[in-house]
Amino acid sequence: MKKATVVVIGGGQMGRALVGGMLASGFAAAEQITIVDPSPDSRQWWASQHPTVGFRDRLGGDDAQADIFLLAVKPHLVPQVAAEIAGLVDQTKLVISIAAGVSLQTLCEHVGHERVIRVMPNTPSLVGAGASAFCVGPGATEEDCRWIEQALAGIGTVARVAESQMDAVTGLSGSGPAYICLVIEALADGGVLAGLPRQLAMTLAAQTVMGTAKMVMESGRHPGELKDAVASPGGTTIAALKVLEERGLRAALINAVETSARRSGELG
Ligand SMILES: NC(=O)C1=CN([C@@H]2O[C@H](COP(=O)(O)OP(=O)(O)OC[C@H]3O[C@@H](n4cnc5c(N)ncnc54)[C@H](O)[C@@H]3O)[C@@H](O)[C@H]2O)C=CC1
Ligand SMILES: O=C(O)[C@@H]1CCC=N1
Repeated sequence: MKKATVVVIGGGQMGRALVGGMLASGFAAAEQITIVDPSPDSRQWWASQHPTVGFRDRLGGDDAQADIFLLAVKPHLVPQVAAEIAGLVDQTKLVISIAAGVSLQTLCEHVGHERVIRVMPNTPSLVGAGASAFCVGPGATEEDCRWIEQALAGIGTVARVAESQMDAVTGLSGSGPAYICLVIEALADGGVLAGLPRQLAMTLAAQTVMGTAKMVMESGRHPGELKDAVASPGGTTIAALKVLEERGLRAALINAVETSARRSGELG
């Protein structure tokens, strides 16, 4: 289904990251994609950034020809949008949702069939460095699974998981870019406090986060071991690590992931 046509319903932050990533990776061409979004701001963004991608204010008869419907609206809008799709097409169409917390069962109920897939992507998909997980409904075919796996593999890492793990994925990698941006911003603030110009501080902070993540992934070594390699006896790093332990950074991050995961369950 590599050349499948896709209607993306909701062209906001995540719709932009996913479609932008799929176009940049070459997985999809602009003419395979139509965005449906009632927002004038959204229309303007798509016209300026991806003028060759189709754009409509609302679902219409032409969209019934599409092979795949990808729901990228807020979770509370999923029932309404899924019902609109159900009124337009039959079971030959694959329906994919990226909405946090919305279960496969809820999707099936509103779309009227079981050929559905639930995905939790994240915003770094836009730059080909996403982390996504997906689970599939009982009516999804092997070809559907291959399509979503290839689409997501082109924009980062992808894992197929049990639906019971989707809230945890949301708490970790779905929400995670926000935690890391907060860390980068705070590290840069620390650099400014210590006397660096803002732009240099931001570059050093972001590169340090990216380089460390790359080292963890490519070396296969435990992060604790890599941390130990930075901390010289009696040196600067161990003094700073003591502050982070005293202020509870580990517990704060663990609680953040757990709280986001719980909230994902509530949204459903
Ligand atoms: N932002 C993120 O990092 C992530 C978001 N998600 C999920 O993606 C979904 C979308 O989130 P965002 O992109 O952040 O929200 P957003 O608010 O940026 O985008 C939603 C878009 O839907 C449009 N919209 C509203 N009603 C519509 C309708 N009836 N038909 C078509 N479009 C409509 C809005 O105009 C807006 O452009 C949510 O369900 C969220 O849980 C999942 C993973 C990460
Ligand atoms: O904040 C949210 O609800 C969405 C889901 C994961 C990331 N953003």
